[in-house]
Amino acid sequence: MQEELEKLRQAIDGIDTNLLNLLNARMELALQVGRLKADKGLPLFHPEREEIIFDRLNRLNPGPLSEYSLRSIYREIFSASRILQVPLRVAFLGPEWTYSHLAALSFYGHAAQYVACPTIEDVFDALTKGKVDTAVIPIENSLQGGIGLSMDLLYEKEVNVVGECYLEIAHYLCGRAKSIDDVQRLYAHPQTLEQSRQWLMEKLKHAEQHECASTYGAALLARKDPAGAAICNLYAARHYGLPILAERIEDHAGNTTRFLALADHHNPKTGKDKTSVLFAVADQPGALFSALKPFSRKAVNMSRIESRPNRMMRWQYLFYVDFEGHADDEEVKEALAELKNHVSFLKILGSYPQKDPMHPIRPENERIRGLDSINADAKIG
Ligand SMILES: O=C(O)C(=O)C[C@]1(C(=O)O)C=C[C@@H](O)C=C1
Repeated sequence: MQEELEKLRQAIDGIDTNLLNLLNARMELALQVGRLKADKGLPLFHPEREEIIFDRLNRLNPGPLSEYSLRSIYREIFSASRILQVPLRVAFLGPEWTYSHLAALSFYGHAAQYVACPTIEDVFDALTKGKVDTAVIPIENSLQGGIGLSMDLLYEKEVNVVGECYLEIAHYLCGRAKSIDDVQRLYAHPQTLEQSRQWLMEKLKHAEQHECASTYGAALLARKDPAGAAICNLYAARHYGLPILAERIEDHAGNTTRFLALADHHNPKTGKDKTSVLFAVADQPGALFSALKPFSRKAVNMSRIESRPNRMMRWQYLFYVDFEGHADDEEVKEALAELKNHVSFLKILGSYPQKDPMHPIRPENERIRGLDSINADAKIG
């Protein structure tokens, strides 16, 4: 048995040496691509190229490596090659270990410089003022709908949407109490309380609820209170050294938030893209119907439509529409040209690789740097 194990491990060592050499050869090429792009002043991050590489490998993959693992490995390979070219700076709605942070990590991997911003406005400002290369914002939740402020700022600021991702929202009750029964005070963000309401009614009716401005604030209060608990995600719980008292306390399985990556460049086509636009229509009968007709006539599949009051013009509405296809696809170009004739305002927010909402990223399955080294008990204090 020992001999067989030794032999298998030697074979693994040999493969690892090859992998290391191949990875370095790949990094050398990425460095050369980076130099070429720098000479031409081209953007560093090419999600469409990354998607094409991944799709090709996924089709070739004979297994047993899963698609999920292949994607995680390649996310980090791209991240490592980008940081060799020039470290990518990424703004997100902080603090660290929020869902926005997890979404940003899932877009750009660990080898990027992350900038935690206190508000969504600051995230946009960091990008428009050139302090970062890209920014990640939450845009909609499967239960609660569109995130109004993000939608308003997409209208007001000059940014392009360059990517989307869906992240599963999973809530954990964590704290220093010995059991749920010993929890006297519960700290949580109002949205989190709302998403776990039923579970809390059944299991934690006895605890006083304290609303906090952020999950970070909730975790800090729970850390100081031996009879307190906070609701947060698994990574925040581990990061702030809070033992888990109950797992997955959200009322609805499959609660998912969609995030967008923003930058100042446009993405070329990948063959499986989505485009986001927003427009305003005249206040007259059939105006919205006429605006949407070109999509139906050109068989362009719409995946979302949502309206928001226009903050600049009282009692006027903006319509946010997502549809399948790239702004450079012929039928999309034609639909957009027709749409222009029926709207009083049109903004093309961007085309980007389309992700499957039914297969969101599950943060529990992601390995996030530094987590394993955190000893939950050691950090309490
Ligand atoms: O093809 C490029 O433009 C590269 O910079 C190389 C590479 C890669 O590692 O394959 C790295 C970063 C880009 O986002 C896409 C691909």
